[in-house]
Amino acid sequence: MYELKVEGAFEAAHQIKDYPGKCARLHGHNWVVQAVVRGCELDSLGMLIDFKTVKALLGEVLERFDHRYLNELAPFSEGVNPTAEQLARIIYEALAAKAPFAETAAVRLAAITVWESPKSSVTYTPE
Ligand SMILES: Nc1nc2c(c(=O)[nH]1)N=C([C@H](O)[C@H](O)COP(=O)(O)OP(=O)(O)OP(=O)(O)O)CN2
Ligand SMILES: [Zn+2]
Repeated sequence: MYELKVEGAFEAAHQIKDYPGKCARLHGHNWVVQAVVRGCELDSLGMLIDFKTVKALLGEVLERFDHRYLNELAPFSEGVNPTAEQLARIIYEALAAKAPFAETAAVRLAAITVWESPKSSVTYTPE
């Protein structure tokens, strides 16, 4: 089994509605996102999947969040709080829907980790 990890990032503002503290106020983070990909078979180049491919796909997913006020974007505009947990799941689902993850079980998106700060992160893995 090979496990490949790629990181992306975006900058965005948010507020956690009903949070009992300062995070209820508008503030921003430099979000860092890590995708973990697993599989057993290597291609003719000896790669599970090219880092560049995963980086580009992750970049496409993160683009919609970059330099945005997250609470204005769906599904956060519909009452879902833009927590690191919700972001990790939403990013996972968007990336997993892209080829090659959607097309074959040989290269599997295993997890997405979202860091709000260097010391605070959430990892989503589908059960
Ligand atoms: N489980 C979660 N807890 C919190 C989340 C979250 O998404 N999931 N989010 C927040 C706020 O967004 C907050 O901005 C981050 O809080 P915190 O890590 O405390 O960040 P600070 O840099 O402000 O840390 P201090 O130690 O207070 O300086 C809160 N919790
Ligand atoms: Zn925050």
